Amino acid sequence: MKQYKDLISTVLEQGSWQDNRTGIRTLSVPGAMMRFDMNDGFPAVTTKKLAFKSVVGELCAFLRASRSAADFRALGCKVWDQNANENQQWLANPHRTGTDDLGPVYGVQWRQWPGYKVLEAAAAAQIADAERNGFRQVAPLVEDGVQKVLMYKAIDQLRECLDTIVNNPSSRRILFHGWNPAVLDQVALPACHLLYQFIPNATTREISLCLYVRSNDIGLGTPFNIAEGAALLHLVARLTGYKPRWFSYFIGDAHIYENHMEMVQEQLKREPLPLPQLIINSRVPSFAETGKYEPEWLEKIEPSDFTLAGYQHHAPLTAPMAV
Ligand SMILES: Nc1nc(=O)c2c([nH]1)NC[C@@H]1CN(c3ccc(C(=O)N[C@@H](CCC(=O)O)C(=O)O)cc3)CN21
Ligand SMILES: O=c1ccn([C@H]2C[C@H](O)[C@@H](COP(=O)(O)O)O2)c(=O)[nH]1
Repeated sequence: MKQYKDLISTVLEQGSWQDNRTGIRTLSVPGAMMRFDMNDGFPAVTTKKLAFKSVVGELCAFLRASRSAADFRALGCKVWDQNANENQQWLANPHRTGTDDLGPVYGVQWRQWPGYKVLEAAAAAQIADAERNGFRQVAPLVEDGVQKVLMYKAIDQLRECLDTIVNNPSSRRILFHGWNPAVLDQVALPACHLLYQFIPNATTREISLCLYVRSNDIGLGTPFNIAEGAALLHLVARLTGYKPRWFSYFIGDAHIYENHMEMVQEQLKREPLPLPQLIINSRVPSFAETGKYEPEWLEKIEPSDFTLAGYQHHAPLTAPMAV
């Protein structure tokens, strides 16, 4: 994970101090990128200990469209507790349904993006086409004196990505989005990792992932988000019959919080260690071996189905999370 050390160095050398909503200043760089070749091993940081169980717990919670920090905890991930229960602005938000609620965060958008259409009531062919695509009529309405119908569908963006990887791998439109402008006022934290694009190559049978993260906490969030994206790439590859290859990771606001300086500087003194391998339990079917497409494993997979083999790391380091 030389890439992670290089990112830290870039921000320390080129960053400028910035204020933000948390009250803890950051040293920030606008725009950064890292690329990982899965053939080199699984991109777990080695210059400190990665909380891998927590990473795969979070991933499973996202895959199940969870919106409660209690569900994340039940899967072994505690990192959402403070966002759910300690942020004053969120505690005062009328959309918060109670203790541990996060609102319709990541997984809800990945698996159940609320999709609406307003069509003219007279446009029978358009309404029928929408119904064939899974939309249903929810209410009549009048707009500018014209009779219309409101239609709704919860869009499973991730499932549609897998379907397209299997049925139309040359598509350059295989992506899912976490940034839903219609719900930004209803969530504990607007999505940070928000655009996932899969790029399968039907000739080499390799699949790659490009991920865009709008705002990234390099001390705590980045190692977590890299491992999570890479684990998702491995899972999608298994379920669609591909071999995971490139993982390109793009950051908008790349920042180090001022109370994380010691944690990152200590890592610059440490030599990166050889990367581990990610093992996904053989009970999770490989499409390449069975020839049977079983995307329901997106929901069925458990955190214990993911293990890191040969993970060597330096001593753990931690620091407070800005809420
Ligand atoms: N300020 C901030 N930074 C983040 O990275 C972040 C948020 N907020 N809010 C939501 C999620 C939660 N994520 C987090 C939060 C905390 C850790 C963290 O503290 N990690 C510890 C150990 C965690 C554990 O043992 O479960 C670490 O030392 O890596 C990691 C990712 C990423 N996100
Ligand atoms: O997956 C995540 C979630 C959050 N973060 C970090 C990035 C920022 O430091 C904060 C979010 O604050 P905003 O003011 O909404 O940008 O959390 C992360 O790195 N990874």
